[in-house]
Amino acid sequence: MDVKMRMEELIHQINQYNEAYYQQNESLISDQEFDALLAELQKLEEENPLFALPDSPTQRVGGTITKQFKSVTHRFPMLSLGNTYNEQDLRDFDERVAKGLDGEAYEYICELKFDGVALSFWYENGKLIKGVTRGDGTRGDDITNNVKTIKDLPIRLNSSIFPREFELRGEGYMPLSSFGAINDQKVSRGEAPLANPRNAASGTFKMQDSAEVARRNMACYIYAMVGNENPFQTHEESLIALEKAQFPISPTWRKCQSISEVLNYIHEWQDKRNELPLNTDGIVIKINDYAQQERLGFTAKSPRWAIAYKYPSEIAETEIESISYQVGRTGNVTPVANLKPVYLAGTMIKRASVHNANEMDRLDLREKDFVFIEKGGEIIPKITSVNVAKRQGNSPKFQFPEECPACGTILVRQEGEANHYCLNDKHCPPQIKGKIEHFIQRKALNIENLGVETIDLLVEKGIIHYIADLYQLNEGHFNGLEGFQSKSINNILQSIEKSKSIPFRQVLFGLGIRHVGATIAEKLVLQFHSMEKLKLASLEELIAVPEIGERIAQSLREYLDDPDNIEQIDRLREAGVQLSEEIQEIVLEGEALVGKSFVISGVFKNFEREELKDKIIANGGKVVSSISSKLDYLVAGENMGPAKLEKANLLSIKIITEDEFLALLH
Ligand SMILES: NC(=O)c1ccc[n+]([C@@H]2O[C@H](COP(=O)([O-])OP(=O)(O)OC[C@H]3O[C@@H](n4cnc5c(N)ncnc54)[C@H](O)[C@@H]3O)[C@@H](O)[C@H]2O)c1
Ligand SMILES: [Zn+2]
Repeated sequence: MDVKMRMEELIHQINQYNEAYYQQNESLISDQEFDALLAELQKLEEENPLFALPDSPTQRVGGTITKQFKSVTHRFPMLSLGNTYNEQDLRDFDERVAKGLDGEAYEYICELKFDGVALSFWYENGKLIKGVTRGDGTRGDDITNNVKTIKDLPIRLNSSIFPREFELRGEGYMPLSSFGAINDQKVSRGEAPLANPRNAASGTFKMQDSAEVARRNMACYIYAMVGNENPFQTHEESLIALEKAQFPISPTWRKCQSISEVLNYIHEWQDKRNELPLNTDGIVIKINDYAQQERLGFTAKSPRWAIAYKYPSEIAETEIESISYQVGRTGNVTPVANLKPVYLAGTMIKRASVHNANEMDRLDLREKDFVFIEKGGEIIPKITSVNVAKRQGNSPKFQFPEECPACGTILVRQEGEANHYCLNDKHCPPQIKGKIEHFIQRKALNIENLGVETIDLLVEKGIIHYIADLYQLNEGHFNGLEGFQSKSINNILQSIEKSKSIPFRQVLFGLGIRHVGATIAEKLVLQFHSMEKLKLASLEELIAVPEIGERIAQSLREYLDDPDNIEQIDRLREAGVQLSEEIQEIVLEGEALVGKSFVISGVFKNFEREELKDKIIANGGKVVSSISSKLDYLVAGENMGPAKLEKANLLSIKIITEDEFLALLH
């Protein structure tokens, strides 16, 4: 795959995970997998700065503000932390620090990395006046009322050493005891349990009802003080003073004189951290001296004077009860192990994915085996190995079925493929449903208001079968179906109508042709522009398209040579769905701005902000959202924010007017 495409794909994936994580409080993959994707993107951007997008997830904090709360602009941005899972990176970090400080002596403070949500606490005249979430790092949600339910957090200070105005940063969390109690209650009421304490904390702090937040016994640990008149010289001094003033400071921190002392700390806490009253996912290493912190500075997203080390994911052992086989949209059959429930990293696990027959063979899974499972995603973990020592005698091996568990068709495994497939794609119920679900998703035809249950129902009743059937739906089809008011029917029909203007590339992706993902669909449209031309493309012509290999080309040809598929495509055309589109690759207007980065602020005479952005990109430049020492230019319009101006001046960034910007182009 070409680098640019891989970068786009990564950005797309990461954005989706971020959205689920920060907006829905849901983890679709493990943090470790997520961090690996982000690290890959970061590396590619460093190697290919021309392709690096201004709003890349490597350049900004992942969260957002919500509409439910008043938003507050942070006086000091709330950043993220660089992280790593390996010790060598810590040694490299240490070397960078040593270099950055020109051989001056330095100390570290190690703390545990508490797994909750970042909060900012504003104090004025000895009183807590605000509690704010991190949000997008620049602005957060004002959740003062919820923050005030934290019992350990002093609302009034009786100490005179703190300045009139200051801010504390800390982690709000749900103690494991509250998490357990809430879940016991939920389960006994037949409700779904909360997935894990982190996501629960993030959801709870954003509740509208503070009384409910109070019932959940939330807690916090303070881990930093910020402000213009910080009376302390070091982080250590601030921790000691805050503790004296009754702030909740975890007693687990330690001062370390060298990176090897840091590594000792990491090893010591590896297991011991499981005895703490909250989840932790690693440790944070910070330079102790504030003046040195300042000299090391920040990147767009995180401080250069701190780094997080994250412990690799946790493992649990349990017994297999059975294996179920699930049929996917393309007919692929996936084995899923049903497990004796076990607690793993704060979640009760009942099922684990085994991926495919190869994986079953590799694990040599036998009935009643004890297996080790690891958190892949928060949703479904994976089996990593079998505890062979516990195997009894010669228990029978699990056999991959020969027939489709849904429709009974003999399964096929093509050469070079790991998966078994049910080829009865037109009549196997899970495939029919899966194809329609794929077609309506946001990245495809974006048909809102039509949920999975509705599709299941419509398919089961024989009302729809092919995707094109959606465009024949009318109110009458819902007659006699339970739970549909005319308003909801109307909404469904309207979003189906709206999908007729979705561009062809999304339609092509929505058809669900095997191996044709969103990016490949776009490449195809770029080359062929319409379904008519695509239909005429030979295998060789398809393979000639960048990124399209033999496997994809063959799968396309197979799909397009099937008269049934062509009939459905014709029906889509008749319904008015887009089957052609003119798109062109971005062509640079000029190269005057190559390698230069810009922040845009304020209002402009000649441009809308978006136009200015486009202009910069069209001339090879990069637009970033926040000011760092690496920034080349701040383009200042009317009414630009004073905070930005101040920061740019502080970092001696070149500030240019709109006219000066235009002059750069020539
Ligand atoms: N699984 C997913 O789908 C998914 C999606 C998005 C993000 N994530 C995870 O979220 C994290 C990214 O979020 P992030 O930007 O908040 O970075 P981060 O959580 O790795 O690090 C920054 C945060 O650490 C917290 N922290 C805890 N203890 C601290 C201490 N002692 N000192 C200072 N800070 C401390 C603070 O809240 C701070 O905001 C990554 O670890 C990533 O794995 C996962
Ligand atoms: Zn089948």
